[in-house]
Amino acid sequence: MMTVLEVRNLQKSFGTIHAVKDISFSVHAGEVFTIIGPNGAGKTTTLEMIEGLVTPDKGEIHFGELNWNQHAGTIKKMIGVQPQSSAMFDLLTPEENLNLFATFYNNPRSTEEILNLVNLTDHRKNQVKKLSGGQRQRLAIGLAMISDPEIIFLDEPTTGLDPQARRNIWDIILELKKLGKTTILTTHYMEEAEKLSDRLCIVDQGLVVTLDSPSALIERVTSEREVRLSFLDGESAALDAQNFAQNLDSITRTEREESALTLWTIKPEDSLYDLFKFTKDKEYQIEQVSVHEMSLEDVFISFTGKEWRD
Ligand SMILES: Nc1ncnc2c1ncn2[C@@H]1O[C@H](COP(=O)(O)OP(=O)(O)OP(=O)(O)O)[C@@H](O)[C@H]1O
Repeated sequence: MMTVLEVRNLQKSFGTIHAVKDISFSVHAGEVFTIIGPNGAGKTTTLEMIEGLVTPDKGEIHFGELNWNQHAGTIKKMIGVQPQSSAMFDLLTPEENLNLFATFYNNPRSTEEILNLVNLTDHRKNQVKKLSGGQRQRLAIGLAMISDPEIIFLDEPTTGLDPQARRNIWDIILELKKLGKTTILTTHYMEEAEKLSDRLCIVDQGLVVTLDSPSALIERVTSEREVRLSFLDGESAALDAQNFAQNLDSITRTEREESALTLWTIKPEDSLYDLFKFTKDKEYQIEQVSVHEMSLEDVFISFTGKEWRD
């Protein structure tokens, strides 16, 4: 696996605020790497140091063999940064904005191709000020892509968007991955991080809490799954099934409330197979069954002892 970016012991204070206390990680070529954390965790400051916009107090940033002190020009050509929406020209159209940004670079991608990538072909001739929040955000990603960079930085590209607009942005990020680009993303939406990231780095109060793939993080916190069953035959059937389940090796614990039974299992497939066989033999009717996957929110709570809030 090729490392395209390595960040070591980054620190940044603003007066008495330690925005970034000690952050280290490396990013692999072609991955979606997500920095996630609550408000004020230091995500934007970290990103801005990597992008060369903010000078770190301490620490190192390496793009392969390159660093900001000696190779700023080369690094600028390698990276694409999604501008804040204020950096776009409101009275121009998406097409005109892209054409303009394209003139800043030697080998830009074509405006046509970018409009298509960010799904704005139909709105190419509308003034930016008339676009929706989601469309503007897609244009911002397009502007980051126009120079055809290897590494793309997206700082909270979906904040404030409605669910459909957020999903449209997710599609673009997955498209970038197909193009072989490396994407470094910040978000405070756990669901988004879980869906998009190859690896994610949870930060809190300027420190890395943990870093791994979403599934490995979830796995690390718990190997259990929660299975819920409810019975049409009422409480006695649920009690009977509970007694049966308690004796299965795969089940770690059970809880019952009237005709609803909750089981925690380390092997959901085995447990469900055994349970369905049991209920079929007994001719019990199951009303509902669901398997609850542990989420990244459970991971955050487990590592920090704090509740997760978007
Ligand atoms: N230029 C600045 N001057 C003073 N304080 C700053 C500056 N930039 C950031 N901070 C402070 O540093 C801390 C970290 O901010 P940062 O924007 O990096 O967090 P974040 O994780 O991106 O949060 P959010 O999700 O709210 O954007 C916050 O307490 C913030 O108020």
